[in-house]
Amino acid sequence: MISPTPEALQSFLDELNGTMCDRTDWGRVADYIPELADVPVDQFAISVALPDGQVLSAGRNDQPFSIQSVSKVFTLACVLGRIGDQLWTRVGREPSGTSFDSIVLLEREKGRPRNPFINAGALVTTDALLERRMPRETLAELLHFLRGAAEDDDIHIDKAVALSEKSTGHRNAALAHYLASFGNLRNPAELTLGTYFHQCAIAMTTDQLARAGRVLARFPDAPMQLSPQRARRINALMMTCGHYDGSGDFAFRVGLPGKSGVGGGILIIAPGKASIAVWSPGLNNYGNSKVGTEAADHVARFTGWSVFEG
Ligand SMILES: NC(=O)CC[C@H](N)C(=O)O
Repeated sequence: MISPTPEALQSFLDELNGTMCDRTDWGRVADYIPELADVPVDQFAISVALPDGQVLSAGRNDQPFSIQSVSKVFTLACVLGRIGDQLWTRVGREPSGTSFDSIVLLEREKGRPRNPFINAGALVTTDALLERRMPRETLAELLHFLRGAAEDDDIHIDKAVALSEKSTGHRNAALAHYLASFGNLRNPAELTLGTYFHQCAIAMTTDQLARAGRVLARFPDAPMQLSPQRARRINALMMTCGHYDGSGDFAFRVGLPGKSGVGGGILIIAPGKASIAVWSPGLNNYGNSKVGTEAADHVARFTGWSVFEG
C-alpha cells in the first residue's frame, strides 16, 4: 500500500479529530495519581511526524500532558546507550501478561522483571541510568535527550505531578523495595523512586512527542539517531510489551510498535514512515488511552502502515 500524501493525511486527521470529539465514552482518567484525576477527560490530540521534517496535527496538539510510561522508552534508549546489553542481566524481554504495576511475577522470577516497560522493569532501568550519579544529573540527561530528539527546549518536568505520584506511590515503593530485596537495585530505593516519579512527570505535547519519536522511526534526516540495532530492538519491545496485558490487542488492531502511559499518551512508530503521538486522557481497562487506541486503529487502516501490511 502506498502512503497517503501529506494533504490526504491532514484531511484524514482533521476528520478523525471530529469523529473522536463527537464521542461520549472517553474512558476514565487515572485517578490514583491525584494530579491526573483533575484532567478533563474529553480531550484529543494527534500529531504525525514525517521523514521530510513535517509534523501534521489535529485537535489539542499544543496542550502539554503527562507522558508517564511513555518516558520508559526514552530511559531505555539512554540506558542501552550507556551500558548496552548488560541491562538484560537485570531485566527480561518477554511480555508479562499482567498489569503495569503488578508484583506477582517478581517473586516467582526472583526479582528479575519480565520487561523494561512494566513498572518493576522500568524501576530497574531507571536505577541503571542513575548508577553512580545523582537524580538531578540523570533527569538532566533524559531531558537533554528528549529536547534534542524533539528539537524543542520547551520540555519540562511537572513537579506537581511528580510529588502527587510520590505521595500516593505505595505500590511503586513496594516494587522498588521488593527488587532491592533480591539485590536488583544499585541505588537506595528512595532515590530510584524519586527519579522514576520525575521521569514519568515529564510533560509534552503530541507535536513534541511525535518529533522525539523520530529517533525510533529511523528517519535519515532526523536530528538525532540511535544505532539501527538499538532502534529495532526498542521497537520490538514496544510491539510486544508496550501496552502491558493489552499489547496483543494493540498489535492485532494497529500492527505497529506503541508505548502507552496512564496520562493518556501513546507513541506509535511506523518504521521509516512516521512517528505518531496521540493523546486522550481517558483510559480503558488495561490502563491505556481508550480513544487514543481507537484513533491508532483508524490511522493504521487509513495509512496501511501496519508492519504486517504487504
Ligand atoms: N502505565 C503508566 O503510565 C504508569 C506510570 C505511573 N507513573 C506509575 O508508575 O504508576
